[in-house]
Amino acid sequence: MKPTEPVEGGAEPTVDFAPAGRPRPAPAGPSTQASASAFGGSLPRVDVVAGSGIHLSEETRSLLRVRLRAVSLAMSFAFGAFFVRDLFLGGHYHDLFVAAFHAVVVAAFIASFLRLSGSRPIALRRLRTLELALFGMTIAFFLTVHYRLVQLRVAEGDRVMLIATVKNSILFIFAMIVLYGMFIPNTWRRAAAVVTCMAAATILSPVALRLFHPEVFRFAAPLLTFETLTDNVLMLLIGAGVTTYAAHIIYALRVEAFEARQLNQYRLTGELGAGGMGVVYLAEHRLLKRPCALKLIAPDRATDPKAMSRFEREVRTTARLSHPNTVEIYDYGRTEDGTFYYVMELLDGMNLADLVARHGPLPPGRVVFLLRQACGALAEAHAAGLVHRDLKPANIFAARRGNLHDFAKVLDFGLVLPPPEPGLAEISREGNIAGSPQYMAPEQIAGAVRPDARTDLYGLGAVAYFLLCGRAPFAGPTAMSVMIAAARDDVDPPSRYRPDLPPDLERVVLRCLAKSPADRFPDATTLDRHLAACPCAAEWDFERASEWWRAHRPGPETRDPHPSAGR
Ligand SMILES: Nc1ncnc2c1ncn2[C@@H]1O[C@H](COP(=O)(O)OP(=O)(O)OP(=O)(O)O)[C@@H](O)[C@H]1O
Repeated sequence: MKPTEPVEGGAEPTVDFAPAGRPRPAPAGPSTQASASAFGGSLPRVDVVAGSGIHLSEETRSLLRVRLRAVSLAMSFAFGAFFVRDLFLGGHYHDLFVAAFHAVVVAAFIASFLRLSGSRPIALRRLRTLELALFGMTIAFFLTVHYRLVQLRVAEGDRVMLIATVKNSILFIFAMIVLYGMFIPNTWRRAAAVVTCMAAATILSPVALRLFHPEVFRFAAPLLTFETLTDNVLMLLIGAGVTTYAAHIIYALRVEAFEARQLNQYRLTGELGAGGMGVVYLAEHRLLKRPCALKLIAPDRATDPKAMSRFEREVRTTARLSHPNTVEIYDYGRTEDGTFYYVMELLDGMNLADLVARHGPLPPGRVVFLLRQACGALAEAHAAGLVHRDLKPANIFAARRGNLHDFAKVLDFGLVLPPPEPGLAEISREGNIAGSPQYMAPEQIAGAVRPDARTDLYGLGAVAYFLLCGRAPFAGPTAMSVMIAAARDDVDPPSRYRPDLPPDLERVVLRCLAKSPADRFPDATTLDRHLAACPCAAEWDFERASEWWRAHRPGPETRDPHPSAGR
């Protein structure tokens, strides 16, 4: 069946009307499109949740700073000790240039230590530059000393000391390569690039010698046998290789520890979609290996600690709901930086917004079938004193459960931020209104009374309207105009957009959409009874649903479980 009007308002996220002048922060999370193995696609790996607080690069920045500080301190002492020895106790200084270079190296390490000990923040890029400068300078110094000493040994005609000098230099460079790999947090690629440069500079130094000092090269030539050359080259290359591998292991462990700290025992493996409150990820419990959906509340939605603790309470209450048509909450918690998340069962299927967006308005019997199941979920929640407050097509899933299709699952129970306060209803202290305007009951919009079970029945009526007509009951160019229309205007009868709509079902829908809660059904069970009494209720069941899904389920290669996600 095709929509008689363009489909609109289906996947409207919960909106946050910030007061004028206060820009609405961008939703958290990477913008990658959803995909999930449960739906047949290949998964992007989500290493770190953007927007969930400290990012890995942020952690790398502080770690690098600490490590560079430690390296600077250690090197200040090491180079300082050699400097004092050579200057005052009779060491290797044979020319002023090396002495001056040595002094510069010591001074640079001391300056670097002092700068890194300060409290001023330093960007990661600057730290990386400093890292390369310090290690580059050290290697350059070693090579300079090596070069001068080789010249000296040649002048003295001392081949034994020449061999010792070369071995000494190689040992120093080898130590620098290992020090770099162990101390500097790096990906293996970056570690490989830097240590290869260090090794290559040393390996290629005989070439430079041959080009610029052929007489020195001639003197050393008898020593440059295949064996001595391969000894030195292999030693440096093996050092570089082992260091790269060690850097890789250290990095992998760091990432794992970071992820574990971020989301405790959950590993994020893909993104399912983003809504007004945050991002829903495909996740896996590290030990149980059970796939699940993890919703991370956007930090900008969770700044009020009072609202958050009430929200947490509601998640706890929701977790106790056991109706099969309510999405099961497995767990909840906070990331290391305090960002709230909860974990729920992973649903296979499509939310109703996507279903209509993709396949057009639904047959009346199917609408009744889905709504009746939602009524069951609502009845249990209402009896427990929970009001959903944000019923909309995107929050009801037509899921597959075992071999049952069109198994309705109600999502996000009572999880609207901020929750109601007497006299404030859905309007927060900062002047924000939380909710989805096209599905908000007039009393929610007015904020005059505390939403109750009948508020949810209005929401369910608005969802029914959307499922039947492919459009929400009230439309408008802005969210505010939609809310004004919902509070003030009479709704167009759905039969205007859906002429074949059975009148009894239309009456039920319009009664749900009554402006005054008193004119609606008193509770979800009564609504369910009225829906069951519609003759079209007999036109859809699980068997029909299975046939429909078999015919309409896209192939794995084209499957996109949430076409509205990321819209
Ligand atoms: N348990 C789940 N299993 C599979 N997909 C889910 C699950 N929960 C949510 N999704 C999907 O993730 C996407 C984002 O969900 P979310 O609830 O954040 O969006 P929303 O309902 O549009 O926004 P809001 O936060 O405003 O209610 C949607 O496409 C939704 O269908």
